Amino acid sequence: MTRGNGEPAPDTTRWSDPTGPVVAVVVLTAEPPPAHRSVEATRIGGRPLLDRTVRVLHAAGVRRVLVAAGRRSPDLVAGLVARHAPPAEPCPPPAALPPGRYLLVGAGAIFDAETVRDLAERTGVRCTDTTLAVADAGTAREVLAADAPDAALDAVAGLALRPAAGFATTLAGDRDVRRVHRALWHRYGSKPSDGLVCRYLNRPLSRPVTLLLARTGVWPDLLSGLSFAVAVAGAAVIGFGGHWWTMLLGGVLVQAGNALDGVDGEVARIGLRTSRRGALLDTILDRYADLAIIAGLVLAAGGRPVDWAFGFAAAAGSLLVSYLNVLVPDAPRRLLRRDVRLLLCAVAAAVSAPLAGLAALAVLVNADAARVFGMVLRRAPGTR
Ligand SMILES: Nc1ccn([C@@H]2O[C@H](COP(=O)(O)OP(=O)(O)OP(=O)(O)O)[C@@H](O)[C@H]2O)c(=O)n1
Ligand SMILES: O=P([O-])([O-])O[C@@H]1[C@@H](O)[C@H](O)[C@@H](O)[C@H](O)[C@@H]1O
Repeated sequence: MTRGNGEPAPDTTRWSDPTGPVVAVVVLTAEPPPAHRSVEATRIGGRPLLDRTVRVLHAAGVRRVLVAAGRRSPDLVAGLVARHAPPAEPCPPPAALPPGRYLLVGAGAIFDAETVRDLAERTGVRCTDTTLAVADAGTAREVLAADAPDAALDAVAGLALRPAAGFATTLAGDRDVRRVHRALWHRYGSKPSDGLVCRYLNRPLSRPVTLLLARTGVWPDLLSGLSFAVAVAGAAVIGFGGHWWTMLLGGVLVQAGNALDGVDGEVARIGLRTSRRGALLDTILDRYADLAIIAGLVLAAGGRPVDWAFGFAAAAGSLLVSYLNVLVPDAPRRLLRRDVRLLLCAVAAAVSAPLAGLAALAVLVNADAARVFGMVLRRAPGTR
């Protein structure tokens, strides 16, 4: 998994140490108190926690994942492991664990692959934050044979994680799910590439929606469609409304679509559901919505040739800026990303100044495209 964006990294690094490959053992908690859900029945990002744990361990390069349930029913483990796409197996009886190094993982541990890799680099180091511990077979046997293996694991975990070591926390019970989702949002909600409008306006607006939806396991592609629908509804209200208040409403809808544009990615990253197909769908729908909003402003301005001329320039420049963002991802100060462009359109609609908005957008996006093109031309030959 890559820091910051939550996407699984290609499974190229296999985690091993000089004594051989490390086997991870997920240690299920003791029987939960009556009226409480067991940790393994909890869903994080809409995905069963155990399923998430197994996926992250595999993404980190751990070859074998065993699930141990202490004195609880072996059928429970058999049922839990049977469902896993990245495979997990029931743990053999503690006495039968062969020599080697074991990564002991508390069932309530929520972490990313980077945390596991960091632990791997520092083999022998334990961490309390996530009840993850690297142990030899003797310690692993003792933990698994204990009456309450989760408490025994807590006792062997000793040192705290370094802050740079990836995401790690522990679900302290079934009432703790909200805190964990908030922590996951802080880790994976925003992206390093976020612009100012995205960071300080859109993400704070999308955060509560994401926290509400992430737990449901809703399909991120559906959320891409929702943000598209809201933006296009805004475009239609702007284009066909004909009153100052419809312009205001249209502006609000466009900005709502702008903020909702982040929800699909946030939900996908929190639930480990990012996909290339989703990223492509998001981009394609955004381009159609951008064009619809510009067409709405052209109609609102009166649809004269001058309105269409500025609309055409704004549309071409907007598409060009998005395209150049992909072609020249290292261009500094990407000021006119979609978050800024849509805010400009939303404000122009809200104050009933569609032509001024189109003209400003046309000048700004084309100037920005020219800036990036000029930057590439000035680069040394061979580095373009
Ligand atoms: N249906 C979707 C929508 C998004 N994503 C993921 O989320 C990312 C977009 O995240 P988001 O927070 O929406 O960022 P944006 O503001 O849309 O901008 P950008 O992709 O340029 O960072 C995509 O690249 C993709 O990895 C996804 O998997 N499935
Ligand atoms: O900001 P920009 O580069 O023009 O356009 C962006 C796309 O390239 C990106 O794929 C998508 O996820 C963003 O929501 C935004 O639409």
